[in-house]
Amino acid sequence: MSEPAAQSAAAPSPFPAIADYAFLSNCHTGALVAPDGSVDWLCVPRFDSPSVFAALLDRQAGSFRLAPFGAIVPNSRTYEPGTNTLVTTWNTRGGWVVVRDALTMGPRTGEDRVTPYTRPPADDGADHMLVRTVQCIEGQVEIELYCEPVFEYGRTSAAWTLSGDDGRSADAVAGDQKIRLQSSIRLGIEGDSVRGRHTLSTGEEMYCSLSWADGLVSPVTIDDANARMTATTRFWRTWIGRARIPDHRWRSLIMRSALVIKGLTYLPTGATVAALTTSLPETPGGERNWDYRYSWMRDSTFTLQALHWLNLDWEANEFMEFVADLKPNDDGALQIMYGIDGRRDLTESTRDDLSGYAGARPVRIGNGAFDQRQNDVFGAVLGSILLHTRRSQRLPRRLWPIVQSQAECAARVWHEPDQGIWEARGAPQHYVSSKLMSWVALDRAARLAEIRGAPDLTKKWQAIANEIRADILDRGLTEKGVLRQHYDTDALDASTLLAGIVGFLPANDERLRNSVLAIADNLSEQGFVLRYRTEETDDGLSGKEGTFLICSFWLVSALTIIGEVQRARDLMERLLRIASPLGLYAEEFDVDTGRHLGNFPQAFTHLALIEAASRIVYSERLEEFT
Ligand SMILES: OC[C@H]1O[C@H](O[C@H]2O[C@H](CO)[C@@H](O)[C@H](O)[C@H]2O)[C@H](O)[C@@H](O)[C@@H]1O
Repeated sequence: MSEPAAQSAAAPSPFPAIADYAFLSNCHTGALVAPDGSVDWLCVPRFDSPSVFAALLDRQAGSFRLAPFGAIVPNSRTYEPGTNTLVTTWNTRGGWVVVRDALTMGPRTGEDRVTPYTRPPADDGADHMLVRTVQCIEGQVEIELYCEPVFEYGRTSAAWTLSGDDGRSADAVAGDQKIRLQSSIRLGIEGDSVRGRHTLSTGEEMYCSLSWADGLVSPVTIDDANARMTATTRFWRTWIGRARIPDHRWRSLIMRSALVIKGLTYLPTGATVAALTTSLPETPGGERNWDYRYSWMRDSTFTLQALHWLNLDWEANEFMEFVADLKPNDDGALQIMYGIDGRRDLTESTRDDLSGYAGARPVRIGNGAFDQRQNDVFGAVLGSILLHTRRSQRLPRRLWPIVQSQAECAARVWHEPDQGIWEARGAPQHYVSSKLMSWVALDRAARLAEIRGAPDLTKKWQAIANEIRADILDRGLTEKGVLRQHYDTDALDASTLLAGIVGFLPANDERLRNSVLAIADNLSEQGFVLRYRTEETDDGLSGKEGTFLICSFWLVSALTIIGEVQRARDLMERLLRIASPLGLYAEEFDVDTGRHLGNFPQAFTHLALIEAASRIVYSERLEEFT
C-alpha cells in the first residue's frame, strides 16, 4: 500500500505544518520551534501557564526567531542524540552555521561551572531559561535575532528596557511576569520587540538566552551558555541511559518517544501533561480544539505503563506520590484529570481574540471535561498501582486507601452510563470500554487485596469483577460476536481494542479475534484506525476527525496479541514512516493530506508506540527461541 505523502503540499499557509515543529522541554514547560528558527509556543514558568510566545495560535501572539538573516529553510534539523536539544544546520550563500536550542537543565559541576552561578529557589534541575547558541562552521553568516513576546496568550505586549550598560541585556515586564533576554551581541529595542544582528566568521560563536526565573539569572558568556548546553545533554543522556531499549531497527523512534514522554512530565510533582499545546485542531479549521496541558488519570497511568516496558520505573514513584496527594470528589472518586499541581478546577474558557491555528476556533484554555464522569478512570489508576506494586515488590502504605476508595467507586458506578474514554460531549452511554476498565478496576483491586493480605476484600472485589465480565459478554457483543461501542449500538469503537491489551479476553478467544479484525477491516482509513465513525456517534461535536494514532498503535498491539504478528509489523512500519521529521507525533493523522492533526506532541501516541513496538519485539525474540 502506498503511503500518504507526509506533510503533502497544502495551500500556502502562514502556519507551519504541526509536524514540522520541534519540541523542547525542561520538565517544567516546553517550547515548539518552527523550521525557520522561530519559537512559536512557550508558556512560562509551567506547561499550563499563560503563553509568552503563541504564534502557533495566532501569528500576532508572539515569537522569538534566531536564524541567518533572510534564510527560511534550514539545511537539516535533528536532535542531539539522546536529548531534547535541537540542532539546526543552516547553509547560506555566505557559509554554514549550527544553531542549538534547549530549555536548559541539569546540575553544573566542575568544569561546567564557568561563571558564578546561583541556583533558582526550589532547585530541581531546570534553569528556567531558553538558551540558543550559534556556531559558524564555515564562511561568514549574518545572524538575525528577533524577539517579540506577547504575554497572556497574545494579550499584553512587552515593555522592554535595556538592563545592562553594555546593550547586551533587555528586560520586559508584564504584570507579575518578568523576562530577561541576554546575548553576546548588542541588542536594540524596537517598539514591542528586541532585535539584533551580527555576522559570524568561521569558528566564531554567539548565544542568546531568555530567562524567567526569579532573579532572572542568565548566562553571561558563551562559555557559560555552552556549559548549560553540556549539562542539559548530560541530564537527558543520564535519564535515557537508564532505559532498556531493545537493540532493534526501531530503537531511535522508541527512544524519541521516551524522551517526549519524559519531556511532558512536570518534574516537581511527577504529573504528565497529555500534550504540550492547547487547541491545535483535530479537524482543520474546525471546533475540535482542546487544552491538553493537564494531567489525565488515564493518559498518565498509560504513560507509566509504557515506561515500565522500557524498565523506566522511577517515574512511577513520583506519579504515585502525586496520586496519593490528590483530593477526590465528595463521593471519593478521583477526578478524571487534574492540574499538574493537583489543581481540581480546570474550568474552560475560549479566547475569541485569537485566530486559532490556521483559523481553527475556538482556542480553549481549561478543559470542560474535567468534571465529567468517566468510569474507566478507576481501572486506569488501579491497573497502574498493581503494576507499580509488582515492579517495586511493595504496595506503598499511602496507596492502600486509594485502592479501597477507587475500587468501591468502581463497584458503585460501573453499571451506570458515562461519557466514555473519548470524553464525548453527547448523552451518557453504556460504553463497553468503560465497563472493560471497570472490570480492570475490580480485578486489579482484588489482586492488590491479596498482596495486602485482605482475603475478604479479594473475594468481594473478584465477585464484582466476575459480574461486570458477565454483563459485558452478555450486552457488549453484537450478533456477530464483535465488541460494540456501547450497549445500544452495533457501531465499532477502537477503545474496545483494550479487551486484549488489559487481558479481559485471552489471546485465543474468538470474540477477541473477531473484534480486533472488525476494527482493522471496518474502522480504518488506509489501514489507520478511527476511534469511531463520527457519523455513527453522538459526540456532541461537528466535523470529521482524522485517524486516531493511539488507536492505530493499539491495533498493532492487539494484532500481535491475537497472533497476527506480520500484519502488526506491517502496520507498525507504516506508522513509523509517518512520524514527523524529528520523530514526533500529534494525536491524529489525516490520511488524505498526510498531515498530523491535534495537539502536539501527544503523550497518548508516543506511549502507545512504545507498547506496540515492545510487544512486537518481544514476540520476535520469542519466535527466535521457539
Ligand atoms: O473528543 C472530545 C474530547 O477530546 C479530548 O479528549 C481526548 O484527549 C484526552 C487527553 O489526551 C484523552 O484522555 C481523551 O481520551 C481524548 O478523547 C478533550 O480533552 C475533551 O475535552 C473533549 O471532550
